[in-house]
Amino acid sequence: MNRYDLVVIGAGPSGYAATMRALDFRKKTLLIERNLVGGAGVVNGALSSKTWWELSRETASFLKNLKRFNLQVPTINYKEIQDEVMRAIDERKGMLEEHLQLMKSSQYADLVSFKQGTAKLLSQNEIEITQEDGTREVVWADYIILATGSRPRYLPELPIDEKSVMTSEGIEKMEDFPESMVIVGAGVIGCEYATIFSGFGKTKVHLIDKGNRILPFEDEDIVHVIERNMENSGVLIHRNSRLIRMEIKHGRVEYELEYDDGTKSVFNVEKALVAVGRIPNYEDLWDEKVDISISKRGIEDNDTQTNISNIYAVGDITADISLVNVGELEGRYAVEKIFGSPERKLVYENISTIMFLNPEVAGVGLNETQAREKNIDYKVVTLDYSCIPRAIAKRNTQGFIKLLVTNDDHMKILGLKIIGNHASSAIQAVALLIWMNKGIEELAECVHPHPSITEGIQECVRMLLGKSLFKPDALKGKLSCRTSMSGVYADIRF
Ligand SMILES: Cc1cc2nc3c(=O)[nH]c(=O)nc-3n(C[C@H](O)[C@H](O)[C@H](O)COP(=O)(O)OP(=O)(O)OC[C@H]3O[C@@H](n4cnc5c(N)ncnc54)[C@H](O)[C@@H]3O)c2cc1C
Ligand SMILES: NC(=O)c1ccc[n+]([C@@H]2O[C@H](COP(=O)([O-])OP(=O)(O)OC[C@H]3O[C@@H](n4cnc5c(N)ncnc54)[C@H](O)[C@@H]3O)[C@@H](O)[C@H]2O)c1
Repeated sequence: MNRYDLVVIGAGPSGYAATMRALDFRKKTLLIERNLVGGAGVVNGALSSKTWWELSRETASFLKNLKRFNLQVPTINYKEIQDEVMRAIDERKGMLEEHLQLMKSSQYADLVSFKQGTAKLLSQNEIEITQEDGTREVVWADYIILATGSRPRYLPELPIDEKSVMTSEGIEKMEDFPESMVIVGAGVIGCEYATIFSGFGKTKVHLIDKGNRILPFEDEDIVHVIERNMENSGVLIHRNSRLIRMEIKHGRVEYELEYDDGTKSVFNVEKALVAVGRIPNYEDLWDEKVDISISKRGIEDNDTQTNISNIYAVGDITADISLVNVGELEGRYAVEKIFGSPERKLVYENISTIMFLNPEVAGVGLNETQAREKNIDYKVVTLDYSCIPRAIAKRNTQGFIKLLVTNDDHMKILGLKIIGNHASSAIQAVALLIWMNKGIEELAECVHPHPSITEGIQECVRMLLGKSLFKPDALKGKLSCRTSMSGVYADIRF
């Protein structure tokens, strides 16, 4: 039986990161993958959907410019766009695979191995690997990291066939733009695909929202901008509506909604996308005698260690945030915990996120919704993009910056949200400050490049310190600098 210091199951972002970190400790490591290297970080997930989003955004802006100059709009070819997404997937997947391959002729040749197959724990040290042709092999591991990810949650009453009624597993395999599509679930995946398909201008998108607004975890002012843009691109948002029936009829999708007031309506569309959350992949991953503790949300771990001392769990399989950066963080942390001692604690409070909508929304730390849920009083400063020269130069000033700090003299940064162009590139300085437990003074004085969106963040900080270029009292509606105590706002006067 082959023996390894570490066996990692699943070659998505978290398993791949764990494997590579183990090599830094010069440990003999086996990585097992049953499907595609890269997991949902590449295919039917992060990279593929972001490529669709980039192409949709470019198309939307191209079409807008053509209209502006009164030029004829060309046909948008679905196949060409889909092929471009495939090229992006192949590029990234190829790179991850080639890297593994090249390891064989590097200083890591004796350390790293990769096997294609489905893994199952027979005991807390033995892993059975079954290849596609049925060939089985059992290997021994001192330590095991489970990184088998997640898959879309199904609603059993819906006829999901991945052709007419799809999840994120099927949506990228369509053959043409549907003329209409309903999306069930107004969370991140639902709203990103609503943005993508409405952006190409070929699909009438319907979005079913259980509550009175999309993205229930997000601040109302952010959601307001996103909803307005979606509706301006023709998205029909069914608010306060419950899906009570969905059927495939003559190759199309018929669905019925019941609204909060008890009334009902029937709709007919070409396709449906179901995006109501994801569930962890742990079925059949271990023999029952291994007995790893799980909850409905995933494996309950103690800083990546399961209740079985030599078995760790990372990424989407665990009961916490499901993101590529979080999976990689956990993968690396687990290895450091097993073979060394991590230099820092595993914290989730300061994770940077981006939602790929119209416009993009990026953030780090707490938003106002979370601060209020935690009964935290805070100072909050907002600045409209129309005050930022770079946004003016881009001829698009839609968006704003919102910075939350503690309601005391230290003004430690609690969180930052930016909605607008370049939001994702602008948040990182603040993410670093939060991570370093620094206050805002450093940001106020550091010379920023001009013109840049980050100058807007600097102006927010200066507003909090009472030394901004523009004064919130004069530019009401574009700037605000307030306290929020027990959920009630009051202007800060200097
Ligand atoms: C549509 C979509 C868009 C997303 N966009 C973003 C984004 O913009 N930014 C972001 O940060 N995150 C995004 N995510 C989330 C992100 O993709 C996941 O959080 C991330 O991929 C999780 O990584 P993972 O390694 O834990 O799991 P996965 O990526 O799911 O990888 C797990 C791997 O394990 C393999 N596996 C499973 N069981 C076995 C077994 N028994 N034996 C061997 N191998 C096995 C699977 O085949 C898979 O390759 C998105 C997800 C989706 C679905
Ligand atoms: N840009 C990003 O970082 C990004 C992009 C996509 C996905 N992701 C990750 O993938 C995860 C899964 O995304 P998701 O959108 O599937 O989940 P989600 O939890 O973000 O949203 C699910 C939505 O479905 C709704 N819902 C649940 N049951 C429903 C029902 N029966 N009928 C109608 N609506 C229902 C919920 O109210 C919620 O709004 C995210 O939590 C995130 O971690 C991240």
